[in-house]
Amino acid sequence: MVAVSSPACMRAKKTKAVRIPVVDLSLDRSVVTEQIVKACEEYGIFKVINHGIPWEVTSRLEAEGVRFFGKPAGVKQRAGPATPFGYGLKNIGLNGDKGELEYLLLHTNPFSIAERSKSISNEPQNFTCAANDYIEAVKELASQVLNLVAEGLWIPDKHVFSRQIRDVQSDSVLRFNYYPAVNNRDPSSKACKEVQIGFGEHSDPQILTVLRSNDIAGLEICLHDGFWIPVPPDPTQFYVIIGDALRVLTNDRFVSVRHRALANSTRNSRMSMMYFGAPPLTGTISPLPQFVSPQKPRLYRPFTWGEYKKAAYSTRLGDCRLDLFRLRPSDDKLDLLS
Ligand SMILES: C=C1C[C@]23C[C@@]1(O)CC[C@H]2[C@@]12CC[C@H](O)[C@@](C)(C(=O)O1)[C@H]2[C@@H]3C(=O)O
Ligand SMILES: O=C(O)CCC(=O)C(=O)O
Ligand SMILES: [Fe+2]
Repeated sequence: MVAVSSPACMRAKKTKAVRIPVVDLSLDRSVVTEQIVKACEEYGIFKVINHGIPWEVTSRLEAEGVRFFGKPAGVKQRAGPATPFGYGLKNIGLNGDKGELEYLLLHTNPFSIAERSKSISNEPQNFTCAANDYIEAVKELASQVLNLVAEGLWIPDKHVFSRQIRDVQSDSVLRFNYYPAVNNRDPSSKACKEVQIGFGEHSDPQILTVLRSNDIAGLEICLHDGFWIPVPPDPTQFYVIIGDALRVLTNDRFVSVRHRALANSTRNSRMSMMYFGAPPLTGTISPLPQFVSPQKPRLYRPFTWGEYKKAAYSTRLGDCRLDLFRLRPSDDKLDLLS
């Protein structure tokens, strides 16, 4: 059994309206860098507009996703089970987490995409091409954002974060989540009264996530006060979510925001597409020297992305995995002496 804490949000039910930061990438660079850093410190999520990703790139992959999830159950199952890659239904990860969703989890390596596409599509070349084009586009966007982050933090090496996700060995993944519409015409039905958890509360383990969904609501974030804040859907734009790895690299200056997805829509199914930008398995995650001082001691021991991924897959979705790598004050004194 792993010793990890259970977060306050898990118990919170309250919802409140808060405006999620919006960053316009066409504005002056100094304005953009400042806005991004502030959003990463206070929210751990922001929307990017004027991102430069052609609509055609997004809509082509969306059409592939809609086509796949529209297939009969038996056909979809040929792309599964998700262990962890492939098609999954209701089971999230390997440790018994459940959610009201179907999904496709794919490694972004082009060889892996080409291989997987054979069980996903009747025209695998079309799926492969749409997925590779989308991955390239969102990787570019993620790299651009990470370079702006480095600039906003006055780090001399502007590519210190983006280099990790651009590496050919990067362990980045692409995920489609599909939340079927709820049929609750009976007002006394359970589904009508309760929030249905599509994807339970968690923080993303990677450096950063680029999320896009159709126009159905469902994503919520949880800030320190325990309130759930709905994230309005915007099919033409992207949300950037800070992951645990970037939180560690900044020694907790940035928040890796806890979030979840509800599956309560009666109007239509919700589909989201996420790119999770990760380092290579051997990539080191350790607070950068810029963020460590006698006033702000190092909060984590160095570890590799491979180690963190292993920890992620041996914990439950809602667990605070970073606890396993956090230094105690006594460790910190030892660290200063060494
Ligand atoms: C329950 C789990 C699913 C997950 C691996 C884990 O053991 C804990 C982290 C989960 C998560 C959340 C963000 C991403 O969706 C994901 C792909 C990831 O890297 O970490 C999932 C994992 C998964 O679904 O395989
Ligand atoms: O589907 C969504 O909108 C969010 C899902 C999510 O947070 C995840 O897959 O990590
Ligand atoms: Fe997530």
